[in-house]
Amino acid sequence: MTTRLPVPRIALTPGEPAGIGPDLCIQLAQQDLPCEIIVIASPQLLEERAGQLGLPLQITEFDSAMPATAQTAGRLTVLPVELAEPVRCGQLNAANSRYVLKTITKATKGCMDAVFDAMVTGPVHKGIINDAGLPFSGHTEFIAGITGGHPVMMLATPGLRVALATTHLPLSEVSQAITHTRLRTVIRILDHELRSRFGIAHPKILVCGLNPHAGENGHLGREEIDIIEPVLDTFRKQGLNLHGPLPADTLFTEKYLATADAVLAMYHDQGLPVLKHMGFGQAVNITLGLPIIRTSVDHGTALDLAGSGKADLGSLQFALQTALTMATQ
Ligand SMILES: NC(=O)C1=CN([C@@H]2O[C@H](COP(=O)(O)OP(=O)(O)OC[C@H]3O[C@@H](n4cnc5c(N)ncnc54)[C@H](O)[C@@H]3O)[C@@H](O)[C@H]2O)C=CC1
Ligand SMILES: NCC(=O)COP(=O)(O)O
Repeated sequence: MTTRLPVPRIALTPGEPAGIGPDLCIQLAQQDLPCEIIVIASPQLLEERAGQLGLPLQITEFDSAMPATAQTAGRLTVLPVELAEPVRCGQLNAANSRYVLKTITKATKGCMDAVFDAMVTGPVHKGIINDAGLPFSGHTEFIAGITGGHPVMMLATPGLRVALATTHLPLSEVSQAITHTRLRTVIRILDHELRSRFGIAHPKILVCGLNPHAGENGHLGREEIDIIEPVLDTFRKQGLNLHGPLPADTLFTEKYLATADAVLAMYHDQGLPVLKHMGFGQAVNITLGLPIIRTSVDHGTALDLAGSGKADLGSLQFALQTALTMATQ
């Protein structure tokens, strides 16, 4: 006799209601999937957007007492959250910012309470949330504020994983933020999760310097000598397979990347442009260091495409697949 495994239940937040997040959820709902998707959003918003896109959508309200059933094409299970004001495609409205944070909070708490096996997030507009007077720098930090843990942002596309030592910081604050403590924490989490979540027995991690040419022996900055090198040395003595600090411009070449399992970049725009150049639309953003599974798309709100039917589903599909793999391994 065979026992059927339970169907994974994945929470999906569409993010900014005026962006392409709702479109992507509706496009995703046109497929049969091997998991249950619970979209946490306004049902009215989803119905209106489905109408604009000319796609069929039958909504059922989420009931956590019911067993999870696999997603079937044209249907969507929704955990309702009410918008403050009606949405116009492409037009940001700070009145709906609390709604956005509420959807992410519900997904996060649902994962903490084991109602959901993982959460996948659509893109939010950080600026409009701040315009509403709400402190927010990104899902990564916001979710960790609820769950605890030190979040480590890692984006992955076939052939490249890039993790970040710092996340959403003005460039002028990055140097100050590269401390022994932070680097130790980030490297420990990255190494541990490459092993535990991605099945890599002895991950080889390439670590970028902060400065041009990794500081050119101290002539172009001292963070490599004073901070990065000592932290790497300590971990190497413990057996971690760390290389660097390497100049970021040479590290991101085939010779170095061919045998690497991940790159640790010091800041957002040191690592992510390379990854997006290589795999935009086929990449996933994974938050390591949390007690829950959270993945996300590699793109932003694309306000210019909301309601047009031109949004590419690739990254959301990859984010969902990654969350499923992580939840079922
Ligand atoms: N996961 C998240 O919540 C993320 C949110 N953002 C936010 O998005 C907002 C806008 O950021 P931008 O830099 O303009 O980046 P963006 O990714 O929204 O747009 C950049 C370009 O890519 C296109 N594009 C994006 N996603 C697409 C898709 N799925 N299919 C086809 N074309 C697509 C857009 O039309 C635009 O031309 C910002 O407020 C930023 O904070 C940015 C990245 C990730
Ligand atoms: N560039 C990635 C990004 O900004 C996504 O951030 P988050 O909202 O996932 O923290």
